[in-house]
Amino acid sequence: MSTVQSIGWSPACDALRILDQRELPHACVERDLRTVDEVCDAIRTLAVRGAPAIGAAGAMGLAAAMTPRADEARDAWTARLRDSAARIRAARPTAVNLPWAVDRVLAAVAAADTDGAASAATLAAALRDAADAILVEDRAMCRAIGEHGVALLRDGARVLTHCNAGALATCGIGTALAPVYVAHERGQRVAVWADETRPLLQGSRLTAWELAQAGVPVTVIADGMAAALLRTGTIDAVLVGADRIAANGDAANKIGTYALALAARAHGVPFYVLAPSSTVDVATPDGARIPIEERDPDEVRAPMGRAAAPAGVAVWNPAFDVTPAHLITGIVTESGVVHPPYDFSTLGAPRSALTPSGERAERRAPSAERHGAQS
Ligand SMILES: CSC[C@@H](O)[C@@H](O)C(=O)COP(=O)(O)O
Repeated sequence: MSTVQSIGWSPACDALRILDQRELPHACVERDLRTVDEVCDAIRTLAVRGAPAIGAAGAMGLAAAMTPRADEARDAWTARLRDSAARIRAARPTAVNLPWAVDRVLAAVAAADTDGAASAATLAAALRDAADAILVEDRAMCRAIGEHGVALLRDGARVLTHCNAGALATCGIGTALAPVYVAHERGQRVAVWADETRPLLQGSRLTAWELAQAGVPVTVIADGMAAALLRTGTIDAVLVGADRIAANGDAANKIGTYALALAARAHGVPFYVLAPSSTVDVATPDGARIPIEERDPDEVRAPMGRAAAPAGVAVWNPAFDVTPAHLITGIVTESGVVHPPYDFSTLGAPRSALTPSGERAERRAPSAERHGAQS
């Protein structure tokens, strides 16, 4: 089985290469990002999106942008690093993976500066290696989530999902869609229903596209149809991703997820959140403290650039909502499945690169990374 790959290094390893998700499903357009402006713009405009992918893109984009300039002194480089990291870190507010990834590569730079006099080239190399480790580890975490999550699916399972928490949203085979891909790979029958996901249609544009590419049966529904579908008894499980999971298990995800969780509970359908431990934010005690991004009203007034409401009509456009922990049947991370009441200190090795068998993920040099299909 092969799934699409959303981000990687350019062949010369001097740029972050992304598959531009604004263009899907009409066209597969790759873009190379080399500057902080380009990286921030790609994250803000959802050219690259999905919590794990924007974390990796932030770290890798920072590394690409921080290639030392000719004659750039160490102090000038470190000042530029501070400013660039702060800008990328703040490009979108809800997914904790973004500040997590930026802070992690900054810590690697600090660790490489043992005597406080390391050259810009040495520090830039440490930055690039740390960014590459996030890419490689995220791939392993997705695979581990898939291996744990597939145990929740019977042969012939029918899954409902929201937004896109697949390969396009991560560096690997996704989070919510990872068990689907693992089941498909094993020859287990599985079918997916995808909410179209207003207003930016990540479900119909992206989830349906990547599942079709992989040969997984997929049916698109408008968001308002989900409760009726659940009532028919067609769906065995709802699987969704998350942008930030608070310490008590409340989970922020694409707007509409909360309504889906309520409908799933009303109809007795299990509702799982699947995410790497880099999405768990133990410093945020509950969902009420998760910052929710509000986006341009024109995304609702004129989706895809075509008027769907009177010009200037008032709009509320939060990009995410919070599903309370009590509506979540279980949370699947790379360490396994946990159930309420949630205690993430029992996750084992959070934020590690452990595979289900406990081995460390294989590390590859940045130059070995290529953009393209992965298997
Ligand atoms: C594995 S991705 C999990 C979430 O990031 C995903 O479900 C989601 O809500 C993405 O929102 P988006 O605004 O498209 O970045």
